[in-house]
Amino acid sequence: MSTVLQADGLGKKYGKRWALADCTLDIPEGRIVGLVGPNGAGKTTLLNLAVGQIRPTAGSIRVLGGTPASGPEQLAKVGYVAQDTPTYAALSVADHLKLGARLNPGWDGALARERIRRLGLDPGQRAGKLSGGQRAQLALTLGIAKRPEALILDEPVAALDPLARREFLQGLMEAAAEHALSVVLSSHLVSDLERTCDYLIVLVESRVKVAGDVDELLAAHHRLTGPRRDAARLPDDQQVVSESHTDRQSTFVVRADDPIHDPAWTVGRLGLEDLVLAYMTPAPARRALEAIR
Ligand SMILES: Nc1ncnc2c1ncn2[C@@H]1O[C@H](COP(=O)(O)OP(=O)(O)OP(=O)(O)O)[C@@H](O)[C@H]1O
Repeated sequence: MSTVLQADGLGKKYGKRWALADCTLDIPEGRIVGLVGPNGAGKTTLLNLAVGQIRPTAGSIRVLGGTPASGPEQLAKVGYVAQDTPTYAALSVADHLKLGARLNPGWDGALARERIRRLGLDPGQRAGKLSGGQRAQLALTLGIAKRPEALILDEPVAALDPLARREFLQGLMEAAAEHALSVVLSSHLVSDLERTCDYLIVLVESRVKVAGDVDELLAAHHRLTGPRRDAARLPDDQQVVSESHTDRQSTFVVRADDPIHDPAWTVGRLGLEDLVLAYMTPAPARRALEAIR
């Protein structure tokens, strides 16, 4: 199967600090990939490595089989909407489309114009006078009309209100389906990704905590609630993701491929948000919480 993004031991260091470390990924093409993690987790670093804006300190990364930014062909295959959906404030919407046409060999002018018309954007309006949501839609239009095979977006909806977020993500999903695009988008809010993504990467403190097909991940994770028990007493095939305890009761989120039949546990399924939160909860905070209890 072809991969959109393949990383092997990938790392990026700034000074003495690893912004991204030991990152190994193998993401199939044709997916909408959600990259989620708290502020400073390393999301932008991973995306910048994927588009070749920065070079790895360790390991390797390939996007659609090629080295990021290795030449015009690779640049044409990958679209990038950077954080804060950058546009040129003094240029009009129409100027942006002209610029897109000049810079991108595969530019689809009809697609860009049609999308601008459908969005109700005035071609003569300067980008600096657009609302945040309109600017984000303009940046998405530029990314799609380039007709890339993969579109990478760094927190594209961070500044938008809930309605604009939904409209933006809806437009993105439609474009992905229509043009058989692979999409990778980052967010620190899992609620943004819940309806949009079918593949998930959770990045915390520079490391990939979990990555995989959303349905498979949801099927493989369970919440166990029952009489207090030490994590060390769980079977080896149940990988503890998070745990919390009261005097009498324990709650675990575990990853296990097989169904859990231990009658001591009430076994529940997790939603995507719970799953992400379980991976994001830092162990020291968990221990502190336990100490308070
Ligand atoms: N150019 C740089 N120089 C030094 N440190 C950097 C640089 N870029 C990023 N970092 C550091 O690397 C870490 C990861 O940053 P990154 O921007 O990748 O995180 P992020 O997950 O995208 O965060 P956010 O959600 O806040 O955008 C942070 O600690 C950040 O301070």
